[in-house]
Amino acid sequence: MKALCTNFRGYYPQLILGPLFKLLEAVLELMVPLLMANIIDVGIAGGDRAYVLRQGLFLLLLAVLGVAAATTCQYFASVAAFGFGASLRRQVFRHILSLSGHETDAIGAGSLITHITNDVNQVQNGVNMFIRLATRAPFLAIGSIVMAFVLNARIALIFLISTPLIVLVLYQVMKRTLPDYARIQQRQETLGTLTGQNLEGARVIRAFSRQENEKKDFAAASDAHSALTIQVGRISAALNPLTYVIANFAILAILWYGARFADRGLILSGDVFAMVNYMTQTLLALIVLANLIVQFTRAAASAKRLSALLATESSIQSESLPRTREQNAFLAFEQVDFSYAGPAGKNTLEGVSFTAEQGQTIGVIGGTGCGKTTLANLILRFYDVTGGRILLDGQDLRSYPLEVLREKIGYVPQNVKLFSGTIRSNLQLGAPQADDDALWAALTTAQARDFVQQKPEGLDTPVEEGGKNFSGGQRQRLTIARALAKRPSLLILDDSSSALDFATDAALRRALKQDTGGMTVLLISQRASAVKDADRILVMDEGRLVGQGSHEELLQNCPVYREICVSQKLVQQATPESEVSSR
Ligand SMILES: Nc1ncnc2c1ncn2[C@@H]1O[C@H](COP(=O)(O)OP(=O)(O)OP(=O)(O)O)[C@@H](O)[C@H]1O
Repeated sequence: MKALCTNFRGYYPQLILGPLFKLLEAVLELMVPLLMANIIDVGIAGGDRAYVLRQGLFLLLLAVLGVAAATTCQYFASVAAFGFGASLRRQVFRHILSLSGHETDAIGAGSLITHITNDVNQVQNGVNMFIRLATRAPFLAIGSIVMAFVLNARIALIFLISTPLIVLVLYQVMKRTLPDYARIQQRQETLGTLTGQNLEGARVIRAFSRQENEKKDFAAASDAHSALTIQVGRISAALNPLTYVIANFAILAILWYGARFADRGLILSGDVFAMVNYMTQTLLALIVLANLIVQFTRAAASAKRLSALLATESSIQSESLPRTREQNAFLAFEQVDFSYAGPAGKNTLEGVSFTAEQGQTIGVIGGTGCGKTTLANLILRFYDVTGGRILLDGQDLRSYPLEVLREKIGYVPQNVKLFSGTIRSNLQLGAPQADDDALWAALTTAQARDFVQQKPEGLDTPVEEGGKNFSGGQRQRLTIARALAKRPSLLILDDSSSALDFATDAALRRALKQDTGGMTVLLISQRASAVKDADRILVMDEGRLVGQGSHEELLQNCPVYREICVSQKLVQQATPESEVSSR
């Protein structure tokens, strides 16, 4: 909670002044029944028009002051709540970005989105409500009872019976509904995740004619959500009639005893009127208080979830090992083991060792799910190795400041991601200083120059969300250009030419070889034709390195590689001795 509270910084005056203005409004409200009583008892009973007029004007003044106080409070509440909310949202966003793959995998993207939207909104509303109502509602409820006692202690005893009864009803309703609010929130989260998945995969769903199934799944989740909401609504709906019945019986009792006491001259009729007003005020204040508790309970649940998220530390810490420099290859994997579930889980990579010298192109090939992308994930320290170590430039990855490490690496992920903005803003993502010449050079190497040149706005061509206004191949080439623009020492291309035709793919590989100079390139692919020209090829199979060497060497001595080449018709089915390469 402490982490959340830091976001109140800068809003302390509003947090104090807001409730004070609301209290002022409540005091003014408590005065109204008294003034009305005076108008009835003195002005109307005595036929004193001037008195009625004066008191009427005074009531008007109270109303104006009340509105001014309420508006001022509302202003302070909005400034503090929305300021707090914006600051909290930024804090949560920064924190999510700092988490490693382990944590984001465990929490899940849908849940993270709910945290930053729904949970932050709930807490923000809680703060708003707190400033506006947390002092006013109890003050009005207690103040009304006190005022009733001031007017007539015997009749005020009715308040002591009716108020606990109203509180009991509110308590029973809340006891039944509060746990359901948490479940409604969870079901809302499920709906959000389903909606997100459907929107993201809309084309796949259509292509596989899965609309009906998806509709059914969504309808089931939506029905479950609305059934629970209706159930809660039904119970809550009992709140008003029940509490009003109690309050109305109390008003009947006030009028009954008030009339009898007034006949005996023990109370003035205006005071009876005031007591009826105080009863109504007590009831309304208690209902507001009940709603407030519901709101606070939801805000507290959200605050707890946000606190837990903010307390989650990234398992990847910058410079977690002391820096030592060793004479070594530019990139070295030494007996690397890795498991997505942590050291206790089943290994995804096992005993992987290889080296890459500066300027070399290393191909990585293997069947789907054999751990190729995992290699890239480890080099970028999205995850840490669970055994062995990885060295870059003679230094264990864990001894680098994370920004320095990632500065050295240009990464082209398997799932192409472009951001809304322009081509220029996308290319400058890792190289904000890169000028137009550097950007065009990167586009040229990435085989993207032609289609960008054809756009009337060139580098300033808008990129829509996710790059959806570009084809798959164009997006892939822009992502490669983005990685090249930062002129990294190590370029990782993860299946980055899968959407390119063979001619463009070949041109891209030629250009990469010519233009990247001293850059080390890790070329991950499932296509043997994409890696066969690499200086060295690593062959992966079920998390293990089952071969490394040149295309020819591997054809001779690595059955897995040969099988891949044969299956892709790069070589004919043959024994190693009689093999004929297509080159
Ligand atoms: N975030 C993750 N959490 C748990 N398991 C994962 C995660 N990412 C990948 N895996 C598992 O690790 C194994 C290796 O996955 P990886 O993505 O490295 O394979 P790959 O060789 O790149 O496959 P492809 O060529 O299909 O992209 C797979 O069995 C996969 O299910």
